[in-house]
Amino acid sequence: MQLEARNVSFRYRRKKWLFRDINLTVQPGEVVGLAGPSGCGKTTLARILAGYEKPSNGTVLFNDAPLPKTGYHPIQLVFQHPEKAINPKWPMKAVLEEAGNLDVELLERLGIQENWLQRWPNELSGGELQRFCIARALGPGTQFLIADEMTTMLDTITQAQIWHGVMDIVRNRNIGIIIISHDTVLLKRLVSRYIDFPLLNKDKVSY
Ligand SMILES: Nc1ncnc2c1ncn2[C@@H]1O[C@H](COP(=O)(O)OP(=O)(O)OP(=O)(O)O)[C@@H](O)[C@H]1O
Repeated sequence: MQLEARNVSFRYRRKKWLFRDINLTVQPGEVVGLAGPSGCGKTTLARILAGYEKPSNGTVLFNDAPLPKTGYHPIQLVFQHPEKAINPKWPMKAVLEEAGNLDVELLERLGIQENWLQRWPNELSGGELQRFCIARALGPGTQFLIADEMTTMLDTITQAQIWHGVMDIVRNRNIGIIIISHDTVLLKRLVSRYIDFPLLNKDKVSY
């Protein structure tokens, strides 16, 4: 059930190569940290791994096969701005129902209060909304989670609460996670393997 980027290269239209021949394998249950300067391509790689973007060259393999094109996507991405990820016209319960994910235990672990389910997105704080994005991304079919600056906009207490819940869930379900962050303290605390993105791009070795 591993996730693998094999010789993945990417360039935006008519621009120079953002990265070339990236080789990265993440195993189930592994906690990988990915860091690097702003603009080096971390988010782009995250989008490619989650199937939102096609690599210009190379392939992304899940369990040795191409990423599924239909059905529930086993690689889920949560990014920095929850307000951009949630339809403002849907109450929170509908947001979770659409993802087929109203697991009460999961909601509890993420600190989602039952009465929040009846609210609209604009009636929740950024941290509360982000908890829903994470819950939505952790449906039963999720095998890998990519957290792209997932808690960057939150205060330290909320960050700690969210990470405590998320790490508990991924550990229990043997979900592999890639954490993209500029926060080296956070990464040191959470990850079992740390990757410096510019080296990943430059060294042409497999990680
Ligand atoms: N849709 C797009 N079209 C053209 N260029 C883009 C597009 N999206 C991003 N870029 C450019 O690609 C480069 C990599 O962007 P990306 O968001 O992947 O970097 P990043 O490492 O995640 O940065 P940050 O740490 O600031 O989030 C940047 O120079 C950015 O301006």
